[in-house]
Order: sequence, then structure tokens, then C-alpha cells
Amino acid sequence: MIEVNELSKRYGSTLAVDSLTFTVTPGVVTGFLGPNGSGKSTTMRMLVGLDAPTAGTVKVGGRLPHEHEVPLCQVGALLEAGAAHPGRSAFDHLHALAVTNGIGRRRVNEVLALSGLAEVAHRRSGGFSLGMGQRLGIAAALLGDPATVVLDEPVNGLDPEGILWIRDLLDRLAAEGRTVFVSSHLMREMAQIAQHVIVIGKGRLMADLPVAEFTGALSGRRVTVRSPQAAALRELLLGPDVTITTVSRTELDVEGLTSEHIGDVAAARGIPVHQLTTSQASLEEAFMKLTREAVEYRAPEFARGEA
Ligand SMILES: Nc1ncnc2c1ncn2[C@@H]1O[C@H](COP(=O)(O)OP(=O)(O)OP(=O)(O)O)[C@@H](O)[C@H]1O
Repeated sequence: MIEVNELSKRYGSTLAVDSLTFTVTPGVVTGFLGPNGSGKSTTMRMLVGLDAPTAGTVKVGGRLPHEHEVPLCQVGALLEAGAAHPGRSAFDHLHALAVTNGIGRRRVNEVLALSGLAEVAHRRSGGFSLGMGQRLGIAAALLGDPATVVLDEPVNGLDPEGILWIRDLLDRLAAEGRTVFVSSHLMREMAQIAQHVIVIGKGRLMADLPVAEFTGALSGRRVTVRSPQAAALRELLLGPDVTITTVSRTELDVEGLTSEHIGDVAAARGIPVHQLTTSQASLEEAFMKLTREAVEYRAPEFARGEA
């Protein structure tokens, strides 16, 4: 469990994190979304105690960062790819980390296998691709078998196969009852890996809800209807809060009604329907809409600040 309470971080005149409050619960993969520069990395650094908050608190497993005796065993983090010494092999890098944290050699081999690096374990990590570097970072995060896993942009540099791999891995970690918190500015990837999202814009909390609700609530549903009697059906469907666009003589785009309702109305009047599809806006569209609103909302404040 991660509990963030009224958390703020200021760097000079930049308020990177602005009174954030949220909880990340165990058992599901929680995505941390926001455009570049919105404060995700700063928040994650404070989570693991690498940066001190200007105000507010963050607790992992009920404790403040400095209260963890062996931090690696409470919270495993991937914060910066390529943190390994390039001359060291993956095995040596992980082994050194293990030794300094009182973790056995067996666990090193386990995380190497888990991250798909067993075969290249003794190669210099300097020759690793970006994706392999990410895998090594994830292996290091899991080394202490932590109850909480925090990964900053783990899909960066991963190919589609790598993204599938990370999705499976995160699902497994969550199913084991761990708290899994993963940041990304890439909506599509996040839609594939998270079940819940926390969205920030300019350091502020914008949304905290299940992925499906996030897309549904923000975008509204649009139903595409194809019928040889589209014009007649259109007349029957019109009403308050219903927007109907006539795409062609046989096709309508309907906003504000469910496909069930449209199908029932057509059936009741004996109007043939050849297609009835609900298109849910992609997470990306929903995200752009949300963060655009965040920027607009913040604009007057910036103007005041500069005056
Ligand atoms: N050490 C620092 N000193 C000064 N400003 C900083 C520092 N770290 C972050 N910032 C600023 O704080 C804001 C938030 O940055 P942060 O890296 O947390 O965002 P992010 O959402 O992780 O972005 P990205 O996706 O690009 O990593 C930015 O305006 C950034 O320039």
C-alpha cells in the first residue's frame, strides 16, 4: 500500500508536485499517467526516499521512507535505466546489490530468470540494448522480493514482445498481492498494462479511477449505426442530449444513446439494422482531453504568477 498525503515538491520557482493525495492499493496494477514534466518521476523519487518532500508525506507499507530497515526488501524501484556500471555483467551488478542488502545468490539467479536475462547474465551490461537495460533495472527492483514495486517508465525502449512480457510480469506481481505502481506518458501502453490509473497534470491530481471508467467518463460513447432506413431511424432517435451525425444515406453516428436502446427502437419499428457498434474513445484521446483541460485550468494561475 502506498499512501500519498498532501505531497508537494518545489524546485526553486517550479512547483513540480502540488498537494497530491492518493492511495495505491495492493493486488492491481496501478498506472501513473501524465505528460512529460508533470511530476511523475519527482513523486516516485519521494516514494523511495531519494528526494525529500517540500510538504506532505508519503508512506509505503505504513512507513515513511527512512523508516524502512532494508529498503530494497520493502520497496523495489526502477527509477533510471542504465544505472548499472557498463563494465559489469548483469549478474555482477545484481550480486553486488544483493550482497550489500544481505540477499542471497539464489535470489540473483531467480530475478535473472524472471527478467529474461539468464542467458546474457555474464555479458557486460554496457553492450545491452535499451530494452535489456530496462529488464536489468526491473530485475534489480525485484531483488529484495518487495511487497511494493515502483517502476518509472518501464516500457520505454521495450518492443511489443517486451511490453507483453512486462504486462504478464506486472499481472503476476499484482496477483501475488503486491502493490504495483507504474508510470508512463504513453497512454496506449498503459491501457494494456494497468487496471487502475492515477493521472496528474502539472503536479496536480487529475483523476484516480479504473482504466475503463477513465476512458468511458471522459470520452462518452459513440454508436455507429448502419441501416437502409437511416433517415427514418434518425427521426425516432432524436431527443434531448442526443447528437446524431448523418455519415451517409445508410450510416449514422449517435452520441448520447446506448447501442441497446438504438437496437430496441429499430426492432420495435421493424427497421432493419446492418451494423451497430459502440466505439469507445482510446485512452489516448481521453488523456489528451483531460490534460488539455488541466492546462487550460492552470493558465490563469500562470498568468498571475508572471504578472
Ligand atoms: N532536480 C530538479 N531540479 C529542478 N527542477 C526539477 C528537478 N527535477 C524535476 N524538475 C522539474 O519538475 C517538473 C516535473 O518533472 P518530473 O521529471 O517529475 O516530471 P515527469 O512527469 O516525470 O516527466 P518525464 O515523463 O519527462 O520524466 C519539471 O518541470 C522538471 O523540470
